[in-house]
Amino acid sequence: MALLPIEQALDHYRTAVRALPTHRVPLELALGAVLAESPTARIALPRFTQSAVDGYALRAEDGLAPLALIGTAAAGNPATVTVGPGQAVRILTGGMLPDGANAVARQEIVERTGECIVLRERVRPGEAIRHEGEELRAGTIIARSGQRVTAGLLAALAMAGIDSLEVHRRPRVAVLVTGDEVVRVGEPLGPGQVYDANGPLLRAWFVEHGYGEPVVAYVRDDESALEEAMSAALDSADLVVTSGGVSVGDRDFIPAVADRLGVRKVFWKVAQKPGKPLWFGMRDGKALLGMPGNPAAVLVCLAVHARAVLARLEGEDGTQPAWRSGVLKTDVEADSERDRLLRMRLDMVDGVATLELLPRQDSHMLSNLASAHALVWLPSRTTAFATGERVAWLSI
Ligand SMILES: Nc1nc2c(c(=O)[nH]1)N[C@H]1C(S)=C(S)[C@@H](COP(=O)(O)OP(=O)(O)OC[C@H]3O[C@@H](n4cnc5c(N)ncnc54)[C@H](O)[C@@H]3O)O[C@H]1N2
Ligand code: MOO
Repeated sequence: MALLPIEQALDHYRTAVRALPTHRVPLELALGAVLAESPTARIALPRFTQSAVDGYALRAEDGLAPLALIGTAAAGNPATVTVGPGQAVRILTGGMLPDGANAVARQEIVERTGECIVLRERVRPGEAIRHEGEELRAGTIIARSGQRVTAGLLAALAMAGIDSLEVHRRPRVAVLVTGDEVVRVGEPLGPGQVYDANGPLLRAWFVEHGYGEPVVAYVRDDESALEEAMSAALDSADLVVTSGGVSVGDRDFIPAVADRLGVRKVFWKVAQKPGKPLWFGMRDGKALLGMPGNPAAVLVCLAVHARAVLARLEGEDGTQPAWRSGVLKTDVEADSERDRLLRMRLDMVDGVATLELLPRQDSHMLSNLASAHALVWLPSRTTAFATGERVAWLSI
């Protein structure tokens, strides 16, 4: 069977996967979710004209003449006086500019004697003042539908008085780890058995990317046990990820069981190394990614494929490019049939992201992840990639 190019797999996610319904949540619960509205500022920012420094509010035209202090304006405690000719008000950063004043002299240029001040240098009208509405008017769109809410955006929305947001529901994720040989770490290993890497990898990846704890189940290489577990997973989750049993071996039951449960196959087998046997299907808006058992294949399928499916489920607009650009530090062998996805070390050299191939790249190996920062995408071709060549990478 012909292998599907990665780009076409990504196209399939765009056409097959629909965004989950939206709901309104309090601002603080929106972190990591994708906006389903374009929120607008409820208030102008700054909301009032204020001082940018600790100093004295005055009339710039008074120049270097002695000024009488007639009050204090601190942040949150406005002065109740009006500044007239020959007068000034002590003002602190963020304090509301009192009526009559048109500039602030920072305290470093002021000589103060009791309740009288003299400026050592003149100030311009408007100096050290933050004007009402200079950043945003009330009603300005702050962020767009389809954007993900980050910590910084959340704070910007709070500043503008937005206390709730319409966002897409976060996807619920279920993980099925298959294989008779798989034993959870800490338990004794029998002959031919291996410690489970994929359960910890999948769980930690979803938690690390803000999806919370997935439901994780372990399934024997038994068709009816798998059918029961997959059916329960499809009932409870929006995205089901399986590991193992998706190749052509006698116990590779994932495609057949998914088919029996009514999951519509969209594709099977991608031109990528590792991760070739990846299986993808949909049932009633729910996505199933059948990932191979080899742990490095799972890592690649998470970084490239699960990420793309999740972005679609969450209604992300795709304007944030996931892939970045860098240059290779060494020559790297190409593969003539499959795109290579390689774990590399990333260093900034003279402002350029420089990518160094790490050893131990096989799909059953993970130990180089202690030094890997980037997953580098090398398209299939017959000639090797040369030092200095520009390539695309994702952070991992
Ligand atoms: N005749 C062919 N054989 C294979 C092909 C092929 O095209 N023709 N493809 C190979 C490729 S590429 C891959 S990748 C694997 C994928 O096989 P499966 O998805 O069926 O995975 P398993 O056979 O169940 O396991 C593969 C490998 O990974 C180990 N494993 C499984 N689960 C875990 C786990 N949770 N933690 C750690 N390690 C795990 C398992 O023991 C196997 O060594 O198929 C090739 N074969
Ligand atoms: O596609 Mo497999 O993950 O190369 O070994």
